[in-house]
Amino acid sequence: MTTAPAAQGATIEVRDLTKTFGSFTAVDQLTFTVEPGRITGFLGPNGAGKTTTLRMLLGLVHQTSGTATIDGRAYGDIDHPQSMVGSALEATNFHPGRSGRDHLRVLAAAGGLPVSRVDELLELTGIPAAARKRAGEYSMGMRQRLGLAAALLGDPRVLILDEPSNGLDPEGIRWLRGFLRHLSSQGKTILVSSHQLQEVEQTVDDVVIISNGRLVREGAVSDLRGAPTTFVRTSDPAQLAGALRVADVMSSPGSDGELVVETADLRLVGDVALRAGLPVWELRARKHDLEALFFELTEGTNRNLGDGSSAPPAPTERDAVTGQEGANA
Ligand SMILES: Nc1ncnc2c1ncn2[C@@H]1O[C@H](COP(=O)(O)OP(=O)(O)OP(=O)(O)O)[C@@H](O)[C@H]1O
Repeated sequence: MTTAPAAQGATIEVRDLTKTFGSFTAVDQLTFTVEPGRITGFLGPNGAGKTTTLRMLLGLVHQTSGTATIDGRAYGDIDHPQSMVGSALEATNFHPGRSGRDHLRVLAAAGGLPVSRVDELLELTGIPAAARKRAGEYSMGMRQRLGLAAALLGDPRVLILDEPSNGLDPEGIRWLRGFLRHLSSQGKTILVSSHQLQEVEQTVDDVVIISNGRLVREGAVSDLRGAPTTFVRTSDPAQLAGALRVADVMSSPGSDGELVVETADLRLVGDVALRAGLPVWELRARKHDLEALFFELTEGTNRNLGDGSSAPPAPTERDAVTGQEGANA
């Protein structure tokens, strides 16, 4: 941002949050924290309860029980919500006949923000050329960028984005990654939902993974990846283990005679083996298969594809407190 000095982010706290629709529990005793200055991925398969959680956080849906706060307050109690939190939820609707610029102008006026902010945001989100075009003619990727521009109008401390890379091409995804990184380096709190860990793996610092409305994992992506590990196969694993220990590298016997070495440095392991006069029959780094881990954690829990017994009721009404979505202007 080129305007005021960057505001510090604010912590998002979700505590025992529950939402039921009739007898169906969409969000179940969910507890997690999102820290400022970090990008947090809010992950789970389709129907896991991500959007419902975000809608509760933004005061668009009443929770059945529990709390969801931003900087210690429920959304409805925040004094100047536009400068505290900006959001772009899925299925954000823009008036199709209104240009991108006019859409942002209306939101800026409603929020008492200077109109100069509109062109600044159009520029920042890479859609200045589309400013005069009717939003109804926007591609999905352009709509995403317009939604992001709307969310950022008030230079909020917290940014909540539902599936922001949907409809973006690879170049757009790369741009979004850099853009979010820039915003988080200013100290903003960024929460980004996705149903694919792989999609946000490179973007996020932390993850909150939910399944069936419940928390299954919370923490840094680096922790999910686990410690770096190398597998090596040789004629005398015990001798190689001893030689590695001398080089300050720990190892333990793995399956099928291989040695599991606590390093990602393949070259070091090869050099130690060479010095010990041992043949290297196989040497490979453990692949960090986050995609597999994600499936393992959330396996078979896409409730939208349920067998009928655990399927939710048809969402007849969205139970919205306000009909408004998008920038929360
Ligand atoms: N108003 C409603 N009435 C009944 N059921 C609802 C309502 N809103 C959501 N649900 C159900 O609650 C569950 C969670 O939905 P939600 O949209 O929060 O999931 P999600 O994780 O965002 O999924 P997706 O990745 O598909 O967007 C789904 O099974 C959904 O059908």
